[in-house]
Amino acid sequence: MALIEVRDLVKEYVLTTKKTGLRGSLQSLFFPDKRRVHGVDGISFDIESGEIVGYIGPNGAGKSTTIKMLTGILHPTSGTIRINGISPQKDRKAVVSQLGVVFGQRTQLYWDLRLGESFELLKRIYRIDDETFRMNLNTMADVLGIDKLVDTPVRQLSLGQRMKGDLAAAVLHSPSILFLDEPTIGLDVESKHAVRDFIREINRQRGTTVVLTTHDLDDVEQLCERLIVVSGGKVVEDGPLRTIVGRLAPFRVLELQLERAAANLQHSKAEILRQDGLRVSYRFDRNLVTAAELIADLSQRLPIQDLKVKEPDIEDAIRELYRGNVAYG
Ligand SMILES: Nc1ncnc2c1ncn2[C@@H]1O[C@H](COP(=O)(O)OP(=O)(O)OP(=O)(O)O)[C@@H](O)[C@H]1O
Repeated sequence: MALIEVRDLVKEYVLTTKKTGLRGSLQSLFFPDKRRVHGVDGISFDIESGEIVGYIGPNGAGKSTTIKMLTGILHPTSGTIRINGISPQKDRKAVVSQLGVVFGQRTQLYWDLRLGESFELLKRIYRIDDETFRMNLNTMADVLGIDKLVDTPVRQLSLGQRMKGDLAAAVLHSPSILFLDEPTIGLDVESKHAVRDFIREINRQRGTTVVLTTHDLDDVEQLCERLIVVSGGKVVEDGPLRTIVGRLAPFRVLELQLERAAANLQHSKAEILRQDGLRVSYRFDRNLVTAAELIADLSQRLPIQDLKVKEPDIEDAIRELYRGNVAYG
């Protein structure tokens, strides 16, 4: 049994469109114009304990809707969810005790309290025992430097400090799963690093499973071995990050620095992207020729001084996916 099991999950939203004018308003009152929108349209996946999974997709893909159903905030129209074998809809309390949730756009801290007082309040709400609480605060002092912030009122924290506070608050009850929705949104480079270090550490030290929703592709590249990509309420990709990127963006670039000008720069299996004096870049499909073959061929006739091979660009691959330029079988 996987830690998180999602089967054929559907969420329909019912939208009521209002007509204009007095006559329209009256009509809408008695005969509302209802339209159904699929927020999530038949999603299935399994997540194993200890994974860090990027749950990504373009705006309106259905990411937040899924996370809200997984955390028991929303009821699915149909389909099933099991978290450690338990349905969040049937036994929300049992599931919530195993989850930590952070929504980057909102905070669960209390504006009028100091950060440390906010933690104390959460301790009581979640009934966290003294030892677990102390142990977790100590860990968060090491990983996030939270000890320096506990005396500051939450409203005075910078965005980056507040996010550190939110992350610490989310793990005070030692959850086995963390749902993070845009945890790096709006943060400066240093705070983004701190958030990413935290995610790596909590996963490494405690085996916490992390489901990460983000539009920041650096988050994806640095943290996620596996991606679940959703679009239009459906899963369009599910697999290792490198496999997905390799398949969608098979092109690599070989950059050569030549010692002196050479006559025949062409290669039958590579395209010359740029030539700038003694620098030449080739684009090649790694399914047609390997970097080693290309270098071996070219070095027979070109005076190569230095070279660099650039890996496929994750951003290109993800952009293609979001644009819907990829056909799904
Ligand atoms: N409360 C709601 N009422 C009606 N429609 C909704 C509601 N919430 C979401 N939707 C619709 O459901 C679809 C999925 O929205 P959702 O917020 O889950 O997407 P998302 O992938 O999280 O997007 P974003 O990256 O912009 O946060 C969208 O078409 C959205 O307009």
